[in-house]
Amino acid sequence: MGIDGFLKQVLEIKSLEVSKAKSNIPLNTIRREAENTKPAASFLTALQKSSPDDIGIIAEVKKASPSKGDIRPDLDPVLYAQTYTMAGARAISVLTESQYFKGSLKDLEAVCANTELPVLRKDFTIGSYQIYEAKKAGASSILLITTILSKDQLTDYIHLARELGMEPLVEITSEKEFEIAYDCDAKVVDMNNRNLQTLETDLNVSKRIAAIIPEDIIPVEASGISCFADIDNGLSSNIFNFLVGESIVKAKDPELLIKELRNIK
Ligand SMILES: O=C(O)c1ccccc1NCC(=O)[C@H](O)[C@H](O)COP(=O)(O)O
Repeated sequence: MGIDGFLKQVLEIKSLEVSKAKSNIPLNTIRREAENTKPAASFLTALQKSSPDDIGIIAEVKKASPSKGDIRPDLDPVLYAQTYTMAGARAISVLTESQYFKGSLKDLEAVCANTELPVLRKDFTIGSYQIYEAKKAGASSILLITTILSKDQLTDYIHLARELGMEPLVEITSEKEFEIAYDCDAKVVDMNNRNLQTLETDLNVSKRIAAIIPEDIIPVEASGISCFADIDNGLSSNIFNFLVGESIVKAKDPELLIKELRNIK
């Protein structure tokens, strides 16, 4: 499937944003700063702990989205991160894309500075510059989307992230993309239930892909999860880590919802 519609637009905007960022802080400078940033909590170790008795929730700081528009545009990322930490989330995901998700690198830096949990930079990564930015901000992981990268890019970015001490989360939307991610040396894959072209979610996507995931890979189910029944459905496919955004951010009591998703009575 080619890249068009929403993805095409977001990648054009991203490319301009990265060029602008490079003209403020050159690549060599940000690389040196990233290399001098102290190690953050391990994303891989955190996710490896998860099991049916200790469900891993990666709780997302999500102000808005292309599919839903504004969700909570004024949310305080640090307050939410503190709530997620208290609720026993396994990790925190912070959207840094500004145009459609109203996120920023500032949100990422603020969250990283205020939690002991591993933090994922969720964005449309198109080059090494953004990987250095994430490390400099204190992140433990970055999102790499198989659909938008060549095999060479995916391999290079996975290894660069690892060299910087971050285990990347590699997003896939089909069995074919899983084979690509596996060949490129991914260890943690995010099976996205949301179709990036139509923006529709279907929880069967993860169930289907999970059937071919070998034991040496950690699968994460992402998108469209709103209650324990959705989690239970994933558990039956040997998925123990779940990335949840909108339903937590919109919940009256995000701490309670995270505990419900973790099946904590
Ligand atoms: O959320 C969207 O509408 C979206 C559209 C296109 C690309 C990515 C998108 N979201 C980023 C995410 O990966 C989700 O925020 C994450 O999986 C959580 O999903 P949800 O629990 O459904 O908010």
